[in-house]
Amino acid sequence: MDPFHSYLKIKKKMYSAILNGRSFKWTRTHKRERPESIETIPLVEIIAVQKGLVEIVPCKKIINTPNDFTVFFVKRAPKCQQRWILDKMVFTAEDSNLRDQWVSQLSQRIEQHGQQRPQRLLVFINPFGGRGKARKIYYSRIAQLFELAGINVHVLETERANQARDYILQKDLSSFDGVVCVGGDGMFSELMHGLIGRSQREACISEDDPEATLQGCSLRIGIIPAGSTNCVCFATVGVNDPITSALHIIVGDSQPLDVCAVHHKKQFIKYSVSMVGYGFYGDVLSDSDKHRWMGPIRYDYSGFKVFLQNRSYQGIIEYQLAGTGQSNPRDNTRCRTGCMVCSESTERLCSPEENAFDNVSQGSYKSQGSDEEVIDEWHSAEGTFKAINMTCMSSACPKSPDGLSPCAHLADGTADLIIVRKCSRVSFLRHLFRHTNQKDQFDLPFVDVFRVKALKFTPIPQDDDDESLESTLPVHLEYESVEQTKSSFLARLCGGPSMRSKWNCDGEVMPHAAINVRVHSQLIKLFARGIEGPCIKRRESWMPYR
Ligand SMILES: Nc1ncnc2c1ncn2[C@@H]1O[C@H](COP(=O)(O)OP(=O)(O)OP(=O)(O)O)[C@@H](O)[C@H]1O
Repeated sequence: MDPFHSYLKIKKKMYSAILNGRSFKWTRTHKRERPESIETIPLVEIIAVQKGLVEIVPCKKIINTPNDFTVFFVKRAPKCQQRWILDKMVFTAEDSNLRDQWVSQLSQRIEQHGQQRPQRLLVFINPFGGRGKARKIYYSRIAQLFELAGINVHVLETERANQARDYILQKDLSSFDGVVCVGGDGMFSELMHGLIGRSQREACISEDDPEATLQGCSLRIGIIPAGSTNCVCFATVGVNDPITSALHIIVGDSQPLDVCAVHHKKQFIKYSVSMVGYGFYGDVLSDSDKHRWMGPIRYDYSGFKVFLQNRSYQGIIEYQLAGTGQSNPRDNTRCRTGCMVCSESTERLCSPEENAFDNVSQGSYKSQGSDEEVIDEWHSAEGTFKAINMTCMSSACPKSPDGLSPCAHLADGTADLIIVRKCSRVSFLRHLFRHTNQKDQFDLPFVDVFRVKALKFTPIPQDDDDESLESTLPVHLEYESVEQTKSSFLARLCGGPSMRSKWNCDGEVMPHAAINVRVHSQLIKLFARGIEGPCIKRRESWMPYR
C-alpha cells in the first residue's frame, strides 16, 4: 500500500500526518518545531479508529462531528515500560470526505497488520477470584476494551472449581481464537490443563505416558490478572495489570511457553509452568492451605513458621542436563521480548529435520551452531535437601521482581533446577533474602543450579505407597528426623517431625513425593510478548557460571 498523507488538526493546531506500511506519524507543521516532535504509533499497536469524538471511559459516548476521527492506541506508562495504557487522539480533517478516507485507510492497514488479532474469545470469570474482584474488574474495565476492538466475547462465570477446565475439554471450541481467564494462577492452570488435555486427546496421545512427546495447543490463553496470586502473568508481561493484559490480547500477541509434565510412575499428575518445589516451598503451601481463612497473608505466616521449623529431607535427585551449547542459569541474561535463545528453540521446533526436542527424548541433543553432538547426560545427587525447585520461567513476582531463577527462559525447552542442601536458618535466610535484592542467590556454597530437561526425585526411604510412609520408617532414619526437629526448641514450637515434604506444583499440593518431571518445549501459547526491556542485566557483582 502506498503511503497516505495529508494535513490534519489536533486541538486546532495544524499537523502533517502520514500513514505508511508500518506506522502512523504526525508532526507540527510550524517551522520552529524540531523534528523530535514527531509522534509515531506502530500500526500493530493501534486498537481502533472511529468516526467522531469518541469516549469509552467512564462509559461509551460518541459525538458524531463530521470532520473528526478518534484513534485509540497503546501507550507505555511513563514510569513503567511494561504497563500499557489505552491512549486516544482526536484528529480533524479539512472535510468529511478526507476524514472518511483516513478512517478507511487506517482500518484497512490495522486489519492487514492484525492477522494475529483474535476475533472471538471465550472468557472465564472466577467470581471468587482475588476476593471477589474478578467480575468487577472484567465488567468495569475490560469488557469495553474488547467491544472497542470489535472482539466478539462469550463470557462464562464459573460456579465450581474445574468448571472452566471441563468446559474446554468437552465443548466445541472451533469458533474461538483464544480462551481468557479472569482470576488468579489457579484459573490459568485450569485453562492450561483443559487445552493441553484436549490437544492430546485429539492427537491420540496418552498423558499418562511420561515419554510421550506432547502435542502443542493451537488456541492461545489470555490472563486478565484478578486473583490473589498472578505469577504467570507477571513473569510473561512484567506487570499484573488487567488493562495491560487486555491490550496484549487485543493486539494479538503470542508468547510460547514451556510446560513441565509431572508424573508419578506411569500416572500423569499435573502440568506446571511456574514452580515445582519440594521441601521449603512445599511445606509452606501445605501449611498455608490449613489457614485459607487468613487470605493472602497466610503465605507470610506459613513461610515464617516453616522457616523456623528448618526442616530438610532426604532423597535422590536425578536430572538430565540440557545440552552445553545452550545458555545457562547464571549467564546474567534476561528472557525479554524477542529473546534470541527462545527464538532458536522455535526454529528448532519448526524445522522437522533438526527437531532437537524429539532427539532429546531419545537422549541426545545437537547444539545450535555446532556439529558436535552433545549428550543430555543424566546426573544424580543423593543427600539431605532443604529445597528442590524446578521452574520453566523466572517465576518473577512483585515480591521478587527477578524471580526464583532470573535467567530462565520462557520458551527454550528447558527448566532451571535449584537445589538447596541442608543448611542453617541464617544461611537459608541469606539465600531467600537474595531473591529480593540484586545479589546472586545461587552464589552460596549450599546452593546448586542447573539447566535441565527432566528430573526424577526419589524420597528416602522409598515407598510404593507415599501416604503410608511415616509408619514404616527404618529406625535410623526415624531417629535422624526426630533429632533434626526435636533438637531445636523453635522447631518443636512450630510443629512435629516429618520425614517427607510435599511437592508444590504451581500452588497446588501434589499427593506423591516420588515424581518424574519433563519439560515440553513451547507446549502452550499466551496472549503476551514476554517482558519488554533490555536482555542483559548489569549487576555490580557479576558472577561467572560455576
Ligand atoms: N466458582 C468457583 N467456586 C469455587 N472455586 C472456583 C470457582 N471458579 C474457580 N475456582 C477455583 O478457585 C481456585 C482459585 O482461583 P483463582 O486462582 O482464580 O483465584 P485466587 O484468588 O488467586 O485464588 P487463591 O485463593 O488460590 O489465592 C482455582 O484453582 C479454581 O479452580
